[in-house]
Parts: sequence; C-alpha cells; structure tokens
Amino acid sequence: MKVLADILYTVRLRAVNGDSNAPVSSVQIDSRKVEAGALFVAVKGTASDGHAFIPKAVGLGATAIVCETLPSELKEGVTYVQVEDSAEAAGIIAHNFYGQPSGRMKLVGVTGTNGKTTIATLLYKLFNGLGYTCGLVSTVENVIDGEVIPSTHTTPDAVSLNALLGLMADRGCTHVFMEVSSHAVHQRRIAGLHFAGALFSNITHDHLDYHKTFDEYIKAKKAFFDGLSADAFAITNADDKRGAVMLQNTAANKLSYSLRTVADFKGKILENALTGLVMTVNEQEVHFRLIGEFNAYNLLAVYGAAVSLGEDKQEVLQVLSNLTGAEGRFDYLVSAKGRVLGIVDYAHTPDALVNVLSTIKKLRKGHEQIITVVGCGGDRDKTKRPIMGEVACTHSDKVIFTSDNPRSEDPLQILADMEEGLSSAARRKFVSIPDRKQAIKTAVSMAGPEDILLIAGKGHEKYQDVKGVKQHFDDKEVLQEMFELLDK
Ligand SMILES: CC(=O)N[C@H]1[C@@H](OP(=O)(O)OP(=O)(O)OC[C@H]2O[C@@H](n3ccc(=O)[nH]c3=O)[C@H](O)[C@@H]2O)O[C@H](CO)[C@@H](O)[C@@H]1O[C@H](C)C(=O)N[C@@H](C)C(=O)N[C@H](CCC(=O)O)C(=O)O
Ligand SMILES: Nc1ncnc2c1ncn2[C@@H]1O[C@H](COP(=O)(O)OP(=O)(O)OP(=O)(O)O)[C@@H](O)[C@H]1O
Ligand SMILES: N[C@H](CCC[C@H](N)C(=O)O)C(=O)O
Ligand SMILES: [Mg+2]
Repeated sequence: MKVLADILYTVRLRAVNGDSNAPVSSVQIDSRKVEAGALFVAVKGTASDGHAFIPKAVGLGATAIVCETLPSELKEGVTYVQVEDSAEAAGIIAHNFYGQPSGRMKLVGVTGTNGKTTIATLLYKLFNGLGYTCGLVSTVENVIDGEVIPSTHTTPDAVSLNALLGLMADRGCTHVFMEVSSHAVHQRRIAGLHFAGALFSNITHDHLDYHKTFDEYIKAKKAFFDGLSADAFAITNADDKRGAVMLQNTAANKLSYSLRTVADFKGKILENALTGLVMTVNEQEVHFRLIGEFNAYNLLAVYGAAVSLGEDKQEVLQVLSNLTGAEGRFDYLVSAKGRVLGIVDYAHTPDALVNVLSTIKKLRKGHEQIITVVGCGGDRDKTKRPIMGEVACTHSDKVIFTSDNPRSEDPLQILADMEEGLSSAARRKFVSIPDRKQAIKTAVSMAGPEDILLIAGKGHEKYQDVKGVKQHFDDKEVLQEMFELLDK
C-alpha cells in the first residue's frame, strides 16, 4: 500500500491538513470511481468543477482529498491536501502512484495537428521490428506488447494514462510511443512524465472551439516542448511555419527534419505512386510502402526519432521500408468491376483534406474523376466546416457532404455550416446526403471505370456517434459492401 507523503513527491503543495502518512489504495479524478481508501483529486474542468464533488468522494470513502480550495467542512479522519494546481498535481500524483513508469522506459511523445497516430504507430511497429518490447498510446488503440487495450481519447486522462504506462513498464516495455494532444497538454494530463524525446509534425486549423485562438493552440503545443528536460531530444518539422517556434524555449537537444531545407534528417521525394514512395533519406535511397508527401514527412520524423534513440541507421531504414501505416489512413480497396479505387482516410481537418486530395490528384494517370464523401464532427470546431466544404469541392470533381459523428448536434445544421459560403464553382459540384451509408452508396454509383473515391473523416472508427449513442459504422466495411453490389 502506498503512503500519501510518498505519492505527493514533487507536487507544489500549499498546506496539508491531517495525516500525511495515510495509506492510499487508489487515485481518482472522477468522484464516481471513488472507493474506500482512495485519494480524490478535485480538478476544475470545462463542464464542471471537481471541487463540487469532494463531499461525494468523502461519502464514498475517500481518505485523502487533493484540491486548490478547501471545502467549508472538513471531515475527521480525512487528509486534505491543498495544492497550487490540481490538474498538474493529478498528473504527478498518478505518476508517483503507479511507480513512476516514465522513468522505467524510453517514452516518446508526438504532437501536431495531423500525423500523430501515423508517426506513433510507425514507431511502435519499427521498434517491434527491431526486437524491442513496446507500448503504444494512440487514437486508434493502446497496445502493450501486442495486446490491444481499447482507446477512448488520443491521450488518456492523467490517471488512466499513468495506470496504462505502469502496466507497460511492469510488462517490460522498454520503448513507449504516445500521442500528445493539445487538450492533454492544456489539461496537464502529461504532468509529471519524463519524456526521452518529443516530435512535432505540424500545426494547422483544428480545435479552435477549445483553444479559442490559433495562438492559444500554438501555445498549448509549445508547452509540451517547454517542459522537456535537457537529456531529451526534440525533433521538429523545419518546413512548418511554426516548426522553429515550437523548440524556441526547450532545454532538450533540438533537431529537425525537412523535405525543403537544410535539416538533420533531410528527405527528397523521387517517386510518389500508389505502390509507395521512393525517396532519399540523408542521401540514401529507400522505397517505402506509404503513399503521399505527408507520409514522407511522417517517415522522416520516425527515422529521426529512431536515430536519436541510438538505433542503427541502416537497420532502421530496412525495417521502415516494409511497414504499412495506421488503420484508416489512406486505406484503399479496388472494385473488381471497373477497377474503382476507394480510399478511406481519417482526414478531418482542412489541411489533412488538402493533403490527401493533392496526393490523390498526383496518383491520377489520366482524367479519372475524384469523388469525395466528407462530413464534419458535431460538438467540435465549427469554423473548420465551411473550409472543409470548400477544400473538398476545390480538389474533387464531385462531392457528397454527409454526416460524420453528429454527436449532440443536428446533422442538417452541420451540413448547412459546411455549405455556407461555398463559391459558385463549388456549389455546382456538391450534393448533401445526411445518411452516411446512402452517401457512400451514391458515390459508388456515380463512379465510372478507374475513378477514385475518397471517404474522408472517420478512418478507423467503427461507430457513428448520434446523440451520444455509438451505432456500429465502418467506412471500409460499407465501401466493400457497395463494391460487392457493383461487382454483381
Ligand atoms: C473538452 C475535454 O477535453 N474534456 C475532457 C475533460 O472534461 P471536462 O473538463 O469537461 O470535465 P468536467 O466534466 O468539467 O469535470 C471536471 C472534473 O470533475 C470530475 N467529475 C465530474 C463529474 C462527477 O460527477 N464527478 C467528478 O469527479 C471529472 O472527472 C473532472 O475531473 O476531462 C475529462 C476527464 O479527464 C475528459 O473525459 C473530457 O474529455 C471529453 C470526453 C472529450 O471529448 N475530449 C476530447 C475533446 C479530447 O480530449 N480530445 C483530445 C484530442 C483529439 C485529437 O485531436 O486527437 C484527446 O486527447 O482525445
Ligand atoms: N504529416 C501529416 N501532415 C498532414 N496531414 C497528415 C499527416 N499525416 C497524416 N495526415 C492526414 O491526417 C489524417 C490523420 O492522420 P493521423 O491520424 O496520423 O493524425 P492525428 O494527428 O493522430 O489525428 P488526431 O488529432 O485525430 O489524433 C490522415 O488520415 C491524413 O489524411
Ligand atoms: N480526435 C479528433 C477526431 C475527430 C474525428 C472525426 N471523425 C470527428 O468525429 O470529428 C476529435 O475528437 O476532434
Ligand atoms: Mg491521433
């Protein structure tokens, strides 16, 4: 059993009221999960304030409370710890409680608007291929040495994250690769973790509903690098406008990758086709199975991290050249009849949509039509909707706007937001079909021989969230079904 004083190690304390040697059986940030002997950390959230649930936590048997402001009534036998910052304390406490897992492994974090899952997954597969026992924390899935643990967030909350990292360390994972979302940095979910290295992919429009301004979004991502220690490495994308700013104040060893300028990890694309990428990586020519310029960036980031972790350059390139990407990222099927190419991709930001559509355009051999099916998520940044609508129309021949995950919103309103402000050229190309299955069916029926379909936004997701109910939905499965109908 852990003792309170031990798990408060390095927490910025203001006062301790009660027994600092009280035993602690579990750590919780959600009062609904509190059991006898638990320590409950009251965190101020976006919807409610955890301080309001202190009495409930005490009622359920919590013996220690960590908070910023003390409740008016203190219960006998409960230790109240007043801290400067509860969210930060939750991270540090959880890290201490689970035996400081990040100190027992090489933990590498990946941040950026697009590419996190791809980079983290490639690193996981690469290090597996190099013979290490590894862990992965990602949007698609969390993995402990091959065992899949379902994922609910891109970066789990501080308690779930440290519990997961603790399991990984206990099971002998020497390398763990994790996505670090801007929400996670801002909410201090990663407080207390020691990173061996950090990677930046890019920053473009997303999540402005949460961060409010682009500057605040940049600040959130930059804070991840500001918090690194001097023994870590920090690798940035020199071709991103904000690449240098990210590393401006970091104590870590600064490195960069690029396709366009001088960098530590320099790439040049020689060929970009459906069969893969041929590129030079620091002068060495390599064939990769991944497609598109954006993946050339992801591969350089992965290469840079592996070399910074001390791996042999030749061996890294050899394993990397055989790897495929993450599920639902440029995943494709070809219909038997007409050889229609259907691509399922997780592009859910304007930049990702431009990238994936530009890649598709480059893959065209002649005048094949590009037909795009796309929607925007509900309860997420509304300002990206008209931009994604315009981008889809600009870069496609025909477009079907449909539902993504409407969540609590009216699907028709989301479609109206996507249609708002479309140029007259764009207006001539689109039709809105709210039912996603119907939309995919229509797109397939519109396709002529060798045309290219892009089903964007949901990638690996196996559900559609409508009014809080997650109904089974899988873009790739639906596409397959429609191709089979076409082939009959
Ligand atoms: C906007 C956001 O990030 N919200 C997250 C946040 O919720 P919140 O701040 O609204 O929490 P709250 O409901 O106000 O509650 C405040 C505190 O009181 C506690 N509480 C609440 C109710 C109660 O009865 N008892 C109790 O103790 C809560 O556990 C919390 O500690 O803290 C919760 C607990 O950690 C998260 O589950 C929740 O994620 C929600 C579900 C979410 O959808 N988050 C998305 C936007 C997200 O985080 N996405 C990122 C990035 C995606 C990407 O681009 O890849 C991700 O990392 O997944
Ligand atoms: N380096 C990149 N630059 C720009 N776009 C990219 C890059 N890598 C992937 N993409 C595009 O973005 C989509 C999402 O990629 P990925 O899942 O790797 O990003 P992510 O950062 O993990 O996203 P999320 O924030 O949802 O977790 C891909 O399906 C692809 O269209
Ligand atoms: N991690 C991202 C995923 C968006 C995926 C898209 N399908 C949507 O539902 O908006 C988010 O939570 O904003
Ligand atoms: Mg991700």
